[in-house]
Amino acid sequence: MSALADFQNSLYLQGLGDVLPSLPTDLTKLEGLAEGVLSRRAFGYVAGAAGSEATARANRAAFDRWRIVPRMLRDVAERDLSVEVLGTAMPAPILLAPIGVQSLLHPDGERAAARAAAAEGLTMVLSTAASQPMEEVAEAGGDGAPRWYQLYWPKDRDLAVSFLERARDAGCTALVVTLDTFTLAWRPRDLDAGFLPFLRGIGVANYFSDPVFQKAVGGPVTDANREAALLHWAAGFGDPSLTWDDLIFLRDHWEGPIALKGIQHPDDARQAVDAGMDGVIVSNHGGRQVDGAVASLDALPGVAKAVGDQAAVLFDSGVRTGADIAKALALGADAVLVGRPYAYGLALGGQEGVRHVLRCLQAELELTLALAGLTRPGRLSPEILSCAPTSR
Ligand SMILES: Cc1cc2nc3c(=O)[nH]c(=O)nc-3n(C[C@H](O)[C@H](O)[C@H](O)COP(=O)(O)O)c2cc1C
Ligand SMILES: CCCCCCC(=O)C(=O)O
Repeated sequence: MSALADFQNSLYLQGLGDVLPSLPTDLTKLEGLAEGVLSRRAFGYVAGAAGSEATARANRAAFDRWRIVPRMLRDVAERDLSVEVLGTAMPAPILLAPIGVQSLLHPDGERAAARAAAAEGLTMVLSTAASQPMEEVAEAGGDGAPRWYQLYWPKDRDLAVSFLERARDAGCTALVVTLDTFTLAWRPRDLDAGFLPFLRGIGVANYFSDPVFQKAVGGPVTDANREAALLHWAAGFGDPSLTWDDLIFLRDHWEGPIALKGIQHPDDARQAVDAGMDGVIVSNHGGRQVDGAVASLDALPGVAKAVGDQAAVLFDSGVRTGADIAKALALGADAVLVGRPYAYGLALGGQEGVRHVLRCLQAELELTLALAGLTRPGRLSPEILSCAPTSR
């Protein structure tokens, strides 16, 4: 029996002794519970999305339009979820999406998420906008834990190079470059609450700890230059003038694989491949950037077709269940990134809350595959899906 089936059995066995899981195994319930333990501002920042939040809703609705058509009598006794993506061996095709400002959710912040990811052997993507410096997050995960680095490409090229060198030294083996957030979108929940974590010093740890940033603000950040440092951060966070031609700069300063996050159009995916990128991440940032943007799952098949086998295709935005992961893999993803569910796990239970989320997703994916007649994620294809009628 696999370790994941063991996890399912352990829940039933604990139930015999009236020991029930402290968090629900239906992860869609986490958001409502997290609302109960977070401040209104913190919850609004995490759960919120751009504009009317239509794209955030569309991300979920798109999953519901696809239905799995299980096949029988296919010998699914031996199952294996492992994959290799961008040179990283993964026990399951699931990564922790880069999520900044995690100390909003729990005092242990990113360090707790890193420990949970390491315990499961899953890859965490460390955010530039973390509330703890990347070196501390990497240390919490431990030597040998798989980790990638997500870059918010700042205006100051020297700062970008410094981030990349620090990420390499912290053991990050692949680079994720987020393209869809060179500036914050119109986010009404945060605007109405007058709340931006960064201006309150949450999510700027990688900047404040950086020698290039410190030089620019006249030395280490103290009470005396803190306001100036925050203004400097705000002025240089993103560079809206970047074009495809700038990607060569990243190639020159990062030796490992590079994936572009925020790809939604097949032509952009082709351009990424033509620019020598190793992967694309189909994502609309969990609906947090362009309100009215295409649901991420609806963008996936076109991007996967455009890329073919020339680069890795990863996916995020809206993943909440193992069945969602199976659908994304069937529609062309090599692996998925999970965002808010683990953030809510962190809010509700710290490191163990994140681990609960990761174990549930892996176990549910494995069971979904097996009960659908499949033993490995690589065997998933669109033939396992049917598109549900819209009026139900
Ligand atoms: C609170 C929060 C912070 C985020 N921070 C980052 C970040 O620092 N870098 C990044 O590339 N994406 C960031 N994202 C987007 C996620 O990486 C991911 O694209 C998104 O959460 C996926 O959608 P989901 O939450 O529906 O799973 C953030 C998302 C949330 C909810
Ligand atoms: C100034 C923009 C910072 C955004 C960093 C966090 C993030 O990606 C988010 O969605 O929130």
